[in-house]
Amino acid sequence: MHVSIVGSGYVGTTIAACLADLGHEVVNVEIDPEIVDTVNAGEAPIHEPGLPERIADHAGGRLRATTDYDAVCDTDLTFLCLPTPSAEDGSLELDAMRAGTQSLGEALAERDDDHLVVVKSTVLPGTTEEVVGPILESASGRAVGEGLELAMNPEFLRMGTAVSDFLEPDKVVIGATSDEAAGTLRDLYGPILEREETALVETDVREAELIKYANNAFLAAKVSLVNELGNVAREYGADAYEVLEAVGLDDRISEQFMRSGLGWGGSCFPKDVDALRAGARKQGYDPELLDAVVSVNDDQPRRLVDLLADHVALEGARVAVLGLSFKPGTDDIRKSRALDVIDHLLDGGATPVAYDPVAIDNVRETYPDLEIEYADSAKDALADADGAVVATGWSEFDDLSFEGMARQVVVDGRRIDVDPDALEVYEGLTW
Ligand SMILES: NC(=O)C1=CN([C@@H]2O[C@H](COP(=O)(O)OP(=O)(O)OC[C@H]3O[C@@H](n4cnc5c(N)ncnc54)[C@H](O)[C@@H]3O)[C@@H](O)[C@H]2O)C=CC1
Ligand SMILES: O=C(O)[C@H]1O[C@H](OP(=O)(O)OP(=O)(O)OC[C@H]2O[C@@H](n3ccc(=O)[nH]c3=O)[C@H](O)[C@@H]2O)[C@H](O)[C@@H](O)[C@@H]1O
Repeated sequence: MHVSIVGSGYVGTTIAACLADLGHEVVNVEIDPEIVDTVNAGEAPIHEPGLPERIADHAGGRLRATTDYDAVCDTDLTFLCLPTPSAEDGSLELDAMRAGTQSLGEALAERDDDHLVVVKSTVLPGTTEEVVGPILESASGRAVGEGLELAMNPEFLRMGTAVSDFLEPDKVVIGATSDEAAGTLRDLYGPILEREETALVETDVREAELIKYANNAFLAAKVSLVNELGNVAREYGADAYEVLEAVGLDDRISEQFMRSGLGWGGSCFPKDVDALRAGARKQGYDPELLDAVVSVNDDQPRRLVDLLADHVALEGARVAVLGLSFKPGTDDIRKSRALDVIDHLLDGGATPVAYDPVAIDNVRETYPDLEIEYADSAKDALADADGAVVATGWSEFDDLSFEGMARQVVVDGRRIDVDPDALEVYEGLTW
C-alpha cells in the first residue's frame, strides 16, 4: 500500500520505518526540514532501538520524507501523527492537529481517488469526527463518507521499545466510520494481525479515542497505587517489592507496572491523564480518583529529597543525581521525575551533580540556566558527594561502587541492585 504519515516524531518515524519494513511504500510529511533531511539521509531523528537500521535499510527506497503535503496525493491513506500537548490548564491543545489537518485537506482537494485519513494521535472522544472531519471537509471540498474516509487508530507503543511494540502489539484498535476504512487498516496491518498474540478490536471512533486514554490512565493509576502502597509499606517497615511481587501473582492484577518509587513521567502519562481530567470536568464529571493519581505522583520527588535530608544537611551539600531521563532506555527528559528531584535539592540549597548515560545534552539544551553540575560517569558524580539519589533505574547503576563519596548516603527512588550493608546509609523510597 502507499502510505503517507503526517508528523515524523517518535510515533510517525517509528511507524513509517516499520510499515516500510512490512513492504509498504511510505512517505513522511514533516514541517521540520532537519528531520526530513535526517530521514532521507538514512538516519534516525530520534534515539530508539531498532530504528536506525530500519531507516538505513529503507530510506531512498520504500521510505522517504518531505515537507511538501502534495506527497499525500500519491498515497491511499494518511496517518496523522501530530503532537497533542497539554494547554496551560492541562486541557488538550489541538493547534497542531488543526494546522496539519488543514494542510492535509488542502492537498487532498487535488486528489479525486478514494482516500483514508487515520488519526493516530491521542485525542479525546469527539475530536476525530467533530474537529478533524469538518476541517478536512472544508479544506478539501470533499465529503467524509463519499470517497474520503475517516478512522481513529490509537497507538500503544512505549519509548525505548517502540519498534517491537509496534510490530508485536497486544492489540490493534480500529475505530472506523465505515467498513471500507476498517478493511483498509486490516489489510495494512496484515502481518501484525496474523500474529496469534495480537488482538483486533474494531469499534466506533469515540470508543477508540477513549480506549487510549483509559489505557494510559489505568497504567498511571496502577503506578500511583503501587507508590501509595509502597509509602505505607515503608511506614510499617515492610518491603513493598516483596509485597507487590506476591500481589502480582494474582492474574487479575498482573506482575507488570509494579515498580514503586519516584513515579511516572514522560511525554504521555502526564499530558494524557491531565487531558482526561480536564475533559471529564468539561463534561460535568469530577474525576476525584484521577486527581489523586496525579497528586500521589507529584509528591514522590519531595518525599525522596526529604528522606535524604533526614541524613544529610542539604544546604551546601554536593548531591549526586543518578539518572535524568524519565525512564531507562531513552534520552527523553519530558516531565522526568529527576528534574523535580533536582528542583527540590536546589530549593534546599544543595548542589546537584547529575549523571545520565544519554540524557545530559537534552537537559543542558532544554534548561541552559539550571544551576547544576554534570558528570561524565556515575563514578565522577559520586566523587566527594555528601549523598546520592537514584532518579532513573538505568541498569548500569546496578552493583555500582559508591567508593569516593564523602559520605556513603544513598537514597534510592528506583530500587537498583545495591548491597545496603556496604553503605553508611541506604534508604529505599518505598521499601
Ligand atoms: N511518544 C510516544 O511514545 C507516543 C505518543 N503517542 C501520541 O502520538 C502523537 C504524536 O506523539 P509524538 O510522536 O511523541 O510527538 P512528537 O512531538 O515526537 O512528533 C510530532 C511531529 O509532528 C511535527 N509537526 C508538527 N506540526 C506539524 C504539521 N502541521 N505538519 C507536519 N508535521 C508537523 C513535529 O515537527 C514533530 O516532528 C501524540 O498525540 C502522542 O500523545 C501515542 C503513543 C505513544
Ligand atoms: O501514550 C504513550 O505515549 C505511551 O505511554 C506509555 O509509554 P512510555 O511513556 O513510553 O513509558 P512507560 O514504560 O509506560 O513508563 C511511563 C512512566 O512510568 C514509570 N513506571 C513504569 C512502570 C512501573 O512499574 N513503575 C514506574 O514508575 C516509568 O519510570 C516512566 O516514568 C505507555 O506505556 C504506552 O503504552 C503508551 O503508548
